[in-house]
This record gives sequence, C-alpha cells and structure tokens, in this order.
Amino acid sequence: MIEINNIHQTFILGKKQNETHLHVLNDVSLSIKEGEIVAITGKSGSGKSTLLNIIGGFMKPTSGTVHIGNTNVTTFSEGEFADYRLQNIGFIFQNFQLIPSMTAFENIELPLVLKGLNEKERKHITEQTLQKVGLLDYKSHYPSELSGGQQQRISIARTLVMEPPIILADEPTGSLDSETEADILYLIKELNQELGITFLIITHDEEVARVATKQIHIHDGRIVKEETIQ
Ligand SMILES: Nc1ncnc2c1ncn2[C@@H]1O[C@H](COP(=O)(O)OP(=O)(O)OP(=O)(O)O)[C@@H](O)[C@H]1O
Repeated sequence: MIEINNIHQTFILGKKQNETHLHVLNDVSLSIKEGEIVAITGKSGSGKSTLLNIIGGFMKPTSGTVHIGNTNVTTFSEGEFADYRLQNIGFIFQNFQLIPSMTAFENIELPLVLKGLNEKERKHITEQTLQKVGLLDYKSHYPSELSGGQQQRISIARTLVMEPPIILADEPTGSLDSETEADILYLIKELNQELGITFLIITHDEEVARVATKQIHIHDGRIVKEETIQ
C-alpha cells in the first residue's frame, strides 16, 4: 500500500560558503501493507517526524520516492498533495489540534463542511462517529471541558469522518497518562480491525509499539531494525 524507496533527506544549514549538510534520512526503504499498524521508534532527532512529513506530503525528500497504491506521490505539487491528503490520509497529533472555540461536534463536523456536505448528512455522520469513539454524550463540550483522552478521541473522530484508508499519527498518546493511553491504543486497534485502516505511528513508547503489527526502529536516519509481529 505504501512503498518507500531509497529516501534521503539532507538539510542545508548556515550561510552560503559556510554551509553544513545535515543528513537526516539515509537510504530509507520500507514497505507497508494495507491493514498494518506500523510503529516507528527511535530516539529524539533520529528522523521519525521527517519521514512522516515526507509520507504525508509536507516535505519533499532530497531523493527517493514514496508510492501510495500505484501513485508516486513524491511528484505531486503542494496543491496536488493537499487534495490527495484530504481524500486519502488522516492525521492524529500529540496535542490534538482541536479548535478551542468549537464544540466537540463542530470540530468533528468541520472537514465535512469543507467537503461541502449538507447539514443533514453532516449531522448524521458526525453523530455516528461520536458514537463510534464513545463520546456522543459530550458533543456539546468544548475541548477545554474534555480530558486529554477525550480530546484525542475527538481528534480521531475528526479524522475518521473523511474515511481515510491511512492514518499517520505523531506521538498520539504522548501527552496522556498510561490508563488513558491504553484506551486510545485499544481504539486504534479497533479501528484497524473493524475498518481496515492502516496506521503509521511515531512513538517513543514501548506500549504503543506493542499494538503494532510491524515495528521499525530508526537510528541516525537509518532503519536498523524491522520486525513483523504475528
Ligand atoms: N526543516 C528542517 N531544517 C533543518 N533541520 C531539520 C529540519 N527538520 C528537522 N531537522 C533536523 O533533523 C533531525 C531529525 O528531526 P526529526 O524531527 O525528524 O526527529 P525525530 O526523530 O522526530 O525527533 P523527536 O522524537 O524529538 O520528535 C533533527 O536533528 C532536526 O533538528
């Protein structure tokens, strides 16, 4: 489903004549099958977010390709990638990125407004999704009136309404306590099994890596370990 071939990423730092080259990803190749939960681990600065940013189209690699299905997404312009992302890739962030002035319902509904669905369709999908993440009773709450775990559920619901086949998650449980983390991991596993969503999760955390069907370990911009879990 996702084929990453020989990705190199080099950042040029400093002024001309005096520049240094920072090689952040070195020849990274990786194959992700539909329905996998892939955990990418590695210490701070090892290149995990850079890899996720390349797959999500927020950054162009210095060289190498990313194919999603049969599409070579590395050839996309920024605008083409934005359209492609909307239809194909969901995102979950460590800090939830909910809009504070909107209720849980309105946050989840927002992508459907942008998609142009009418009010009745939006209400139906939003309430169904609130139900799926177990928060229908909290639909009128603002993010500040929700716990961290509840906010992460709302942010997952906001992604789910677009029915993405792939979700990229950057430390999705990084700001949660261990009990709430376990709940969110259970939800991720459920969505993976029930809806077949492929997850790519960056994490520092061994617990997160435990729900994965594949673990990738990056060290200094190289994949040093790849393990498929049965
Ligand atoms: N746009 C950029 N310009 C220059 N250097 C960058 C840029 N983005 C990232 N880097 C550098 O690339 C290296 C890898 O960063 P990256 O964010 O991918 O690491 P990470 O493994 O995700 O770390 P963390 O776990 O702390 O988030 C770091 O040394 C970082 O400073």
